[in-house]
Amino acid sequence: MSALDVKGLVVNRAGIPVVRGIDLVARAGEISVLLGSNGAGKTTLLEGISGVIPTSGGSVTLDGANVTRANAGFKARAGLAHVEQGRTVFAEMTTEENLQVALHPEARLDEAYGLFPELLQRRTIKSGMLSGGEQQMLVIARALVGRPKVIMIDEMSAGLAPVVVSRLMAAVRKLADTGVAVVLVEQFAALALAIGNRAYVLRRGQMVYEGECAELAKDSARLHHLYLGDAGDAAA
Ligand SMILES: Nc1ncnc2c1ncn2[C@@H]1O[C@H](COP(=O)(O)OP(=O)(O)OP(=O)(O)O)[C@@H](O)[C@H]1O
Repeated sequence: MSALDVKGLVVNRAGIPVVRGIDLVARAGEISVLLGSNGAGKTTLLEGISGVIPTSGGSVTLDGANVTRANAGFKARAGLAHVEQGRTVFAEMTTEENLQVALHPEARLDEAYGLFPELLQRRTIKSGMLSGGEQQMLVIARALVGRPKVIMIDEMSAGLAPVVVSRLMAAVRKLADTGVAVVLVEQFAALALAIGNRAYVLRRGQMVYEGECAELAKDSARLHHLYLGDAGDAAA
């Protein structure tokens, strides 16, 4: 059984379908990588799955339970964590206070510090003073200490230096290896495919590829075509 099973999902914005007929699974211990060009609908899809915006069709099943109609708070408590774009830390609180806010009764702060030792060194610092990379680590760690079954991470690499991005990619792999199911929306396709298991490519609101990350990583021409469609062929 998949930790997350999305079937035929439709999500509208301003009454217009932005993503349509989406199937996606995330399994415990695996990373499902979701790729696609700007405006393809990746963020909209994650927001529909987590309940930030309502869905207009299809189903979302979390650990075997149909949560399609549940609100975002219910889904979060049921084990679906959504790390949204923008690294929203509680800026006036310390790193550790940010983690304590989300701490599940059975989880320990050591789990966060084990994944990101950088945060242990910064534990007493106001999180608004952290670097962009450290803030990204903090929002992922904050999701982790909530003991989720699934973590969806949206564009964690945006605006970060390559060395920091590589550090985050390694941590996300380690996170999945603990048994969490990860959905990773990422602009750096090659890096994401290198750590991922299942790959998905969204184009103009529809899924145009589902397969193994290792297969897609080997075929950059295909990836290019999947991103851009016929327009990509014309431009090539
Ligand atoms: N609040 C909104 N109201 C109306 N349309 C929106 C809204 N947010 C996004 N859209 C539109 O929905 C489509 C998909 O946007 P979305 O942000 O989901 O794509 P994305 O794949 O995440 O892109 P990016 O990589 O640029 O973040 C775009 O055409 C966008 O203009």
